[in-house]
Amino acid sequence: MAALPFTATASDSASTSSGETSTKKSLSQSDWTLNDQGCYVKIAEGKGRGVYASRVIPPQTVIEVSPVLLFSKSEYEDHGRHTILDHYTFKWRDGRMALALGLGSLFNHSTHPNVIYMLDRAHECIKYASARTINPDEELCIFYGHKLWFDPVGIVETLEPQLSLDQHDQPAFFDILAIYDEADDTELLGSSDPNDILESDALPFTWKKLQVDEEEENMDDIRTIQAWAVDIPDSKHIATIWLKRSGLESDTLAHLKRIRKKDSTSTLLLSVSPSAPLLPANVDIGDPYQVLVPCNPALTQTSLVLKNTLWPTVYAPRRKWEPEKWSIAKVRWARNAINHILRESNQTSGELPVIAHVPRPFGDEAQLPQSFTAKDTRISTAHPLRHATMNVIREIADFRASISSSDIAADSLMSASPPEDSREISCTSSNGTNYLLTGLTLFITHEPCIMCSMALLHSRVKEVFYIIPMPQTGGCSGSACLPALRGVNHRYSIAHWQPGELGAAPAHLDEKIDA
Ligand SMILES: C[S@@+](CC[C@H](N)C(=O)[O-])C[C@H]1O[C@@H](n2cnc3c(N)ncnc32)[C@H](O)[C@@H]1O
Repeated sequence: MAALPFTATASDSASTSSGETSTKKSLSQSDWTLNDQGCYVKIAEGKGRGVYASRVIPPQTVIEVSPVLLFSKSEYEDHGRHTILDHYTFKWRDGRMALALGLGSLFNHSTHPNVIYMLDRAHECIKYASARTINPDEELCIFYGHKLWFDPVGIVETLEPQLSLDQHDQPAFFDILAIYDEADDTELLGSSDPNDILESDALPFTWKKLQVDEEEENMDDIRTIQAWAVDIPDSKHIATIWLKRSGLESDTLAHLKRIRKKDSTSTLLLSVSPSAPLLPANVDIGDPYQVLVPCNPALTQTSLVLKNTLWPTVYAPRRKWEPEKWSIAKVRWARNAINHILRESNQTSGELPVIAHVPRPFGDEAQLPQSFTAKDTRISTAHPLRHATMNVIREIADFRASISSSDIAADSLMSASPPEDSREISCTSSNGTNYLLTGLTLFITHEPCIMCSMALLHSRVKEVFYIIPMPQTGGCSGSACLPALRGVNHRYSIAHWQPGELGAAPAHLDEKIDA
């Protein structure tokens, strides 16, 4: 205590916690600092003490590591919460209450924090890091959550009429925005081998079961689409490179065999394009014509027999949209994505706090060269369709469009002069890549609305993870479940990230607002 340039008495502490300035000696900026990053403490007007930077702190710099003092739940209930500690402690994840030592308890609150923090349960400490560049003499603030026990000053309250309180939260504590590190993961997941597969009840999210009656075991139930086909009198044409790469609207037709043989005629499936595909003039075949083909693979043997009468169909008893097994490494990948949207939703000044994020796919990074994140911009653009999901899909579309035109030309279904060289074929699109989100996962703070859920379906997204359900407007099980609708030609998996996994959820939206 003697080394500190001020004297803190019990009464001093009580008054500063309510925002008054009452320390005995000067706490104004001086040439001393309190930690390695050069932070110092001074009075922040109307807030009591605050932590300040004495020099530039680059983004993602660890500013402070504060050990915590832990109180059992009963000890805290019986004693702590009746004292000044109630202004400083917060919920540790196992129900205990924690007091950060060092500078950790002196960061004031802001809705636009420049500091984020991570709970390190293994080492019983909290790490504080800069969220962006912090300038000399700038106050360092964290985000306490949405339920404050004091009147905040210095807060630019942005348009947040959509905020509502989470009734499950306890008032008067920091609603910590927990960002877990690996040690935490290991403890949570009970294993350190990243390849271990987790049981479904050990996952930090729950899959929504799609209520789909998909058996299609009566001819009347089989859903069909019109596709273009062409009869090939001479089977040698089938071997030509050009015909091999035709009919590549593959995600729509991938569940069907390419060739149907009936009597002596072979028929080649081409596409589901609105107009007849162009056939090369130099190949001696007839005109394309339309046939009705099944929309989906056969899930049962009965359905297979029926569907084969229309067109030879793939037998795929496992539903395509059923979730896969998840390893610890994959859960870490997902948790990183969740942490990312949580952080970003904290920085949505003036916009609805909805963030959508499509990371590079786990184990198949080559499929997407970078990840994409978008926020909701309907307030700033005064455009009602600029939802976060629509924005992220659009970003990916723009990115794909920016890929070299030669690749696109190579991918076109019916090029006027088909390549004869197999090296050219190697750069054509692989199965399903004509769609924007094939094989990709969307992480989003709030359950997407019906419009966005449909856009995700059209984009052929693989799975959607959301944190906050939107029971009145959600299209992923809230008010409707788009991928479970009869008649849609794609389904995706839906998972709800368990709120208990998070120290704090992102800001709630009014349930009537589309996310
Ligand atoms: C964890 S303490 C932060 C350090 C505190 N300022 C001090 O001097 O000890 C939390 C208290 O700081 C004050 N505080 C934090 N952020 C504030 C803000 N934006 N506006 C007003 N008071 C704030 C409140 O009195 C709150 O109870």
